[in-house]
Amino acid sequence: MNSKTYFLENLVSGTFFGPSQQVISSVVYDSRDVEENSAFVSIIGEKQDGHLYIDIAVEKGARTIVGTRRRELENYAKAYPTVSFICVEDSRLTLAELASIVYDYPADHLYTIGVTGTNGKTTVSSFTYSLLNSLSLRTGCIGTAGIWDDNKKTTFKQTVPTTPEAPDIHRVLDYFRESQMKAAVIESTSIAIEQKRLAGIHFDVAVHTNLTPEHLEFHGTMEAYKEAKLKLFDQSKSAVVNLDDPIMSGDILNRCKGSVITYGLSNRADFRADNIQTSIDGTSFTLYAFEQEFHINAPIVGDYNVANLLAAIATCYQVGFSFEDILAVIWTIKSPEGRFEIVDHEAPFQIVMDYAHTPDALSHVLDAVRDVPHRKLIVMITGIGLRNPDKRPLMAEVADGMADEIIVSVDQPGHTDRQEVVNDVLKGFKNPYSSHIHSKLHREEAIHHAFDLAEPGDVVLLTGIGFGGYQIIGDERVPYSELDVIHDYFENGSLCEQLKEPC
Ligand SMILES: CC(=O)N[C@H]1[C@@H](OP(=O)(O)OP(=O)(O)OC[C@H]2O[C@@H](n3ccc(=O)[nH]c3=O)[C@H](O)[C@@H]2O)O[C@H](CO)[C@@H](O)[C@@H]1O[C@H](C)C(=O)N[C@@H](C)C(=O)N[C@H](CCC(=O)O)C(=O)O
Ligand SMILES: Nc1ncnc2c1ncn2[C@@H]1O[C@H](COP(=O)(O)OP(=O)(O)OP(=O)(O)O)[C@@H](O)[C@H]1O
Repeated sequence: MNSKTYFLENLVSGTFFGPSQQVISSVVYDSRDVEENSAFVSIIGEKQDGHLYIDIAVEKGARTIVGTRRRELENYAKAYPTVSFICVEDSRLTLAELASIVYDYPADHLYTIGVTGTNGKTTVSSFTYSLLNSLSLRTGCIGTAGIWDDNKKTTFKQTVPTTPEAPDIHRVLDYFRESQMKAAVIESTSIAIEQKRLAGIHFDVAVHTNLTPEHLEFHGTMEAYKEAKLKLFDQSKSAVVNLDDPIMSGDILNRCKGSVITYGLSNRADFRADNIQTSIDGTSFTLYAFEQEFHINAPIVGDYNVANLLAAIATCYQVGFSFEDILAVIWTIKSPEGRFEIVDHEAPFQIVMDYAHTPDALSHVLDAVRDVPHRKLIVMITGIGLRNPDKRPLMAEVADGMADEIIVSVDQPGHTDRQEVVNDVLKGFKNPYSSHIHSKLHREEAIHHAFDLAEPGDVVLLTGIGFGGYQIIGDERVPYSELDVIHDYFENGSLCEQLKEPC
């Protein structure tokens, strides 16, 4: 981004104090990122109030300050007469508007695809990203699996788990545009939509996967959660909608003004899958698309991934590609790391890793893994320490009776006591004291315990947040690698052997 002088009143609406024009070099929401001539937007967060960092921002060189506390901003303007202060109604909205302007509207130069839904966003984004690139439309991707340009994961820092804050999104989109890319797939979470991180982006296609309870600690009710996701469709020219989702599909169909393609197993869907035959090596199915019939073989496992693939195919069709062209590149789709990932290891049993961390996701992956031929099925499930404790017992309810051995553990403990998390999960089992239910407070121990229980011919399914590169412990992001834990077992033996403790 180049520094430019702006007449502030032309940029955003609000009440202005101090000089009417300023040079702006970047737009930031964190005082620690301020550089000479940054515009600093003060946000009142969960823990802190950004207005408290205005002095620091000015000392570090910010010359434009945005906030919502009028009296404070007016007083600051008197103290810093060369700095401009803008009082706005909604700091987050202004953050997005400013970022888009200062980066010179990069989204308008790209074909933009927003993917939302409780489960499957990363997978649908990844499938769409691989298909579009294989179709020679140079495409980038932003989401939980990282920030990818058309051929590699970039080094852009991910400060938020899935959908970055607005300035970070526009910085990436600017890079995509500068690198001559033509499209961007953006995972669009309900929290991001509610926090207006995506405000001002007029999507070409908005894609919906499904809606089940999640993030209720943030949204309060399912209705509010759904409403947040629906807003994505208000800012999109066209839509791809899962007709099998009873909660949200009808609302999208009523609300979306542009072209809508429906998909799913339902007879009424424009893109429908039937005769699904799934195995550990891949899946075949019949695709019915607008009265035409195609036979598909794809490197995916599970019916839910067929739905994800239909969403990606329909999205490419909305972008303008023909069936023939799309279907010719189906074999190139890539699943994101840790989504039904089969570990390539010389273990006498099969190891599958899966990111299921919601009850609905867990239920789908359990259905899929049970179709894999096995002697015993051993499953690790987790409760998440951060946020919504209500979800913890639901993970056990879903897993109950679905596996021969179940190991309960903890993901992202944050400040929550690990034993409390495990106890909450255990409450969801009909009989938590059953001998086939085990608990381990640390993910590493749980994985090793699952392997200790496994014998030749068994399948071990490791679910939860094993990917992303870190676990949040206290306030720290502690580096974590699922594959390292697995390799450690086979190289050095079980943790209890290593620590010389009873298993
Ligand atoms: C719950 C939530 O929305 N958290 C976001 C929020 O943090 P917060 O409210 O705790 O911020 P805060 O610490 O109170 O600080 C308030 C403001 O003061 C600023 N500050 C703070 C300290 C300082 O020294 N200087 C300074 O300027 C902060 O940058 C912030 O702008 O504002 C921060 C930036 O302004 C975000 O980075 C942060 O996202 C955190 C990282 C997060 O984990 N968010 C999760 C809940 C999230 O957004 N998840 C969704 C969904 C995931 C999924 O479904 O897959 C996602 O899109 O990733
Ligand atoms: N269409 C789907 N319906 C239900 N469950 C799904 C679906 N797709 C994937 N899952 C399950 O959800 C898990 C997470 O998938 P994915 O990462 O694609 O979802 P997500 O919505 O992006 O979640 P996150 O943002 O947390 O990564 C998968 O590992 C799988 O267990």
